[in-house]
Amino acid sequence: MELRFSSALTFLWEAVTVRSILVFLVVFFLTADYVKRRLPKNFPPRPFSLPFVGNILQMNFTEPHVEIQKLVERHGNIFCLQIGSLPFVVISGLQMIREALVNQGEIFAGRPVIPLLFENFKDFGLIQSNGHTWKQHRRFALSTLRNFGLGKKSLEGRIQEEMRYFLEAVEEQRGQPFDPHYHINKSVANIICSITFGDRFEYHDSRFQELIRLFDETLLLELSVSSQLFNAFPNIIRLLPGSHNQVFSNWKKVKSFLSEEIARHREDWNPSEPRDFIDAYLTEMQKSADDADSSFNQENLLQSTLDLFLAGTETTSTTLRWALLHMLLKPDVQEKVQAEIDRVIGLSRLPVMEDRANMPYTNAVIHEIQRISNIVPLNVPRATVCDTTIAGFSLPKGTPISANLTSVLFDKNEWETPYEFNPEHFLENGQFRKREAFLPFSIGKRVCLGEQLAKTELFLFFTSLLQKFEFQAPKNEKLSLKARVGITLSPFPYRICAIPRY
Ligand code: HEM
Repeated sequence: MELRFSSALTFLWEAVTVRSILVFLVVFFLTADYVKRRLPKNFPPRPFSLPFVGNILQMNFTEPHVEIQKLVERHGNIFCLQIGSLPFVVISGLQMIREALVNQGEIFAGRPVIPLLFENFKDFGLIQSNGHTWKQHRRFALSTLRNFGLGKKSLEGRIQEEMRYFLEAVEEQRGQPFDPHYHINKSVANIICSITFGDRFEYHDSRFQELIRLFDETLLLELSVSSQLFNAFPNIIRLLPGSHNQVFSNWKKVKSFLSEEIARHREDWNPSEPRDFIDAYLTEMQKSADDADSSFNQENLLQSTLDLFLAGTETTSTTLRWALLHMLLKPDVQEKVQAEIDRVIGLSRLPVMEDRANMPYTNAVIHEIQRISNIVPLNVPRATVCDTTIAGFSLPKGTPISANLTSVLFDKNEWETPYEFNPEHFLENGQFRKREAFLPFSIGKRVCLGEQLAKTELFLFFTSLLQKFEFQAPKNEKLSLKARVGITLSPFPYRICAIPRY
């Protein structure tokens, strides 16, 4: 009897102990999480968020920008979203975004550490770098792109050269249905190849095809649930299987491809005759070899080259895919663009940039495609580089910021029909009209570095395609304007028929 009593006591003690330890651990972790996620004084308000995960579960991963618009309606133009341990401040509306990115341009010019990006790219290069490295590299890249009489070809010449190959490839489809995705990707990527490597690749080159595939796959995987969880809990998710691991191995392969190209350049580099971006960079490295402050080095060269691909291929190519989709859905708009092309350019020569000034309708259509496609809906994340205040709220140095471009591109106070494709948004008395709320390239110190290049590409590709072909949807195929969420908002795969016009 005594024995039974004592073993019951032991059992009870053990049970209580295990339970107390568990209770202690839960209380400990909840308190630690509460302390970690406690917002600084006078910080923008945060909607109700759960312990550990914050607002992640409230975000709809298939359409985060739509979910954020709903939050803007409820919480106003500035609030905070807890993504795991990162408190992101979301700013919306033209005025607030201008106040932050332009009026306080220097202060909002930082980039935060996003674990998935940091794991792959550290803070090298153009997109993820900060401070001195970013300033040096941005200045260098802008002037190198601007003076692009590098080698013997001008930038426009490089794009026109690519256009000829691209139009040929489209013609080879002989009016039969095809998915334009890879054709567009390859020719847009080839323009970056021409700028960075000095030459284009043949479309059937297997190394080139693999490079394009890697970019395409990785940019979609970067917004997968597993990658987002990695951003929220890097130390735990790193140990688990999931598509974030594929992201790491893909970027490794891309870097090794670029390293080989850089090594090849070093072999026959002639500083007095730079052929491309890599040559110009090698010259810059040599010039600043004795400058202890210089950030021109091998890591930054590799990453800047990768960044030009990363930022310059997917964006333009996605916009062009949206452009063709809208033309299939709006044959009347396509016809009006073609009438303007026939009147201003004719059929006997390729379009040139000078034509744009005489083509207000086509220019308006391209702007409207960019507005409604909203391909970078929440901008590339920014961070404050020192303590500041905005709209009466205090933001400490290093606060991650998301400028909600969607809120401006679809603002009903700025656009007559925000959710309708309407080129009239950019026209006044038949002339092209600039709009302040047209922000697909963002604004401020970190505004898209390739804006001019992108605008040149979009105009030349779009007009050359519509000059030569009439685009029709294949019979009985349904087209959808629903967006696929990756690093950009892109259309779901669709097919087109390109019927030669002459
Ligand atoms: C339709 C095409 C494009 C769109 C919509 C677009 C949009 C953007 C946006 C929204 C940003 C973030 C700006 C910010 O942080 O506020 C950005 C940054 C950037 N873009 Fe583009 N972009 C396009 C094409 C290009 C092209 C062709 C290049 C190639 C040179 C390029 C290079 C860059 C770079 C290097 C950055 C980072 C700039 C920095 O951090 O200082 N982009 N772009």
